[in-house]
Amino acid sequence: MNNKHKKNLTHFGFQEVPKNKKTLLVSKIFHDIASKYDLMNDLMSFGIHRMWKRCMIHHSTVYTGQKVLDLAGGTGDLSIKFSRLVGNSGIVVLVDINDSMIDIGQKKLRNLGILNNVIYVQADAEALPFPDNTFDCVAVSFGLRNFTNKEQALFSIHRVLKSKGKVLILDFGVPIFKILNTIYDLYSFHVLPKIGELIAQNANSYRYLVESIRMHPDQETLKNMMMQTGFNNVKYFNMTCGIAVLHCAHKY
Ligand SMILES: C[S@@+](CC[C@H](N)C(=O)[O-])C[C@H]1O[C@@H](n2cnc3c(N)ncnc32)[C@H](O)[C@@H]1O
Repeated sequence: MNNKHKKNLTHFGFQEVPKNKKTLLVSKIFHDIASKYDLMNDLMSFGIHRMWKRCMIHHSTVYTGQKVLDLAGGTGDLSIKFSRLVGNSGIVVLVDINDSMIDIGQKKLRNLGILNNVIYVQADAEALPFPDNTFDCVAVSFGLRNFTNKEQALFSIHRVLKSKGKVLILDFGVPIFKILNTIYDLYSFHVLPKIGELIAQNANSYRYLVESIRMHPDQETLKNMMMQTGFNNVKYFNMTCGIAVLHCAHKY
């Protein structure tokens, strides 16, 4: 395969696909699993994703009156929590590329009585439709690994953050103990697709999710990518022995 052709490819799980097809393929995955997404999250992580998200919210230090972007916000778990923190004088913008995920999120928030301070925008993280310096905080939970061009998305986040604003990225990492890696691999490649088949009648989508975790940059690589984008004070916190990682940084 020549270099020019290789340059136009990116990974979609363990497959290589043309860069201009990945966003559509990812979108299809989330259309297919949207209705079971919340249930599957609880089952697959034994509910631990809730603790990881709580920890992310704690690190955000978001307060009343602020503007927050919940990027790749999906079914709105973070938006629920941010809406309570920013209150009626603040605003949360949930952005996702996938309308099925947004619909489910919007219904969930409405059922909780959250009507006034969350807005929903269907857009691509790599080309955010907001002016420069708009948000006090941008949070991305379990979204970054699905983006086609992560560097582009990081630049886009940097652009829309206000000066002194904070970015938080929660995603899967590389477990810090080798033995844990082996157990985690067995669980991910053999058990998760079976749960996906049983509950969501969709083993392939869950196979993609597992593969995309393995293709995601490790803790240090993502930290370097964020520094290269121009973020300052980049730190990360391993959670559950590095199965999940929270990266935090500022724009100065
Ligand atoms: C694993 S879900 C995470 C949802 C939510 N943030 C959470 O933590 O539960 C990933 C989300 O990223 C969205 N997504 C994927 N690629 C995107 C892109 N390029 N721009 C915006 N959202 C994207 C998907 O539609 C999906 O809703």
